[in-house]
Amino acid sequence: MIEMYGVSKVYPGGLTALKDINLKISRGEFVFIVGPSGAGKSTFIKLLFREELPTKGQIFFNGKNITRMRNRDIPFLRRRIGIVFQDFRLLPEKTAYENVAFAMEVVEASGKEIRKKVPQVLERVGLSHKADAKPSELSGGEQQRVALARALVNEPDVLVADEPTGNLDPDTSWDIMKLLSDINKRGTTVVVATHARELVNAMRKRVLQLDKGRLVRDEERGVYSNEA
Ligand SMILES: Nc1ncnc2c1ncn2[C@@H]1O[C@H](COP(=O)(O)OP(=O)(O)OP(=O)(O)O)[C@@H](O)[C@H]1O
Repeated sequence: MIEMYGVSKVYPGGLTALKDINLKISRGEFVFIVGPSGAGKSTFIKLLFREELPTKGQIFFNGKNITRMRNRDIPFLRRRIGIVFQDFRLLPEKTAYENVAFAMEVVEASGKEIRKKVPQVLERVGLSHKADAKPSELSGGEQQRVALARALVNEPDVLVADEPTGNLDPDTSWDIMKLLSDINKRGTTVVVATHARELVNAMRKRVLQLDKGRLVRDEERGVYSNEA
């Protein structure tokens, strides 16, 4: 589903954020991206949804070379990728329901589809009872559930999360990670960049470790770090 060949990213100013990354992520996988601050995790994620272009190398998504994609085709790529961030990025004046509905409005879904899908996806993230609450009336964990619902509502092929538990307490982080695991079990490919050592160690999923922009470990059923 995702393939990278010789991918490097050098930011203007000369900083090398990623260096010669080669990897494949198959449909249905659950993958953690780990590594110290500045290792290149966020850059990796930005390349996936073409927020950034690589300086070198090729990236394929569902067999399509997204580094060569025309600008007008980028919305189609982004429709196939659901994204959540550490800071939730909800629209503050809209309710939970409206935040999720908005993601369908921008892809021009019909009113009928929206009225059907939004309650379903809110139910799936366990938030039906908070549909009418605004982000300021929700806990951090609940806001992240809304963000997950928004990311899922257009049925993406892959869900990408950049530090999804970075602003949450340990218990809430667990709930969100379990939810990501459930989403994966129902068929969505999941890619999570994280610093959450305990969660990574407990879940035993594939771990890609970045260090100074290099892919230094790619391990099935891996742990956060192999160092003592
Ligand atoms: N737009 C940019 N312009 C210049 N340098 C950048 C830019 N974005 C990131 N960098 C640099 O690239 C390197 C990798 O950054 P990145 O955000 O990918 O790391 P990260 O692993 O996600 O870190 P963290 O865990 O702190 O979020 C860092 O040294 C960062 O300062």
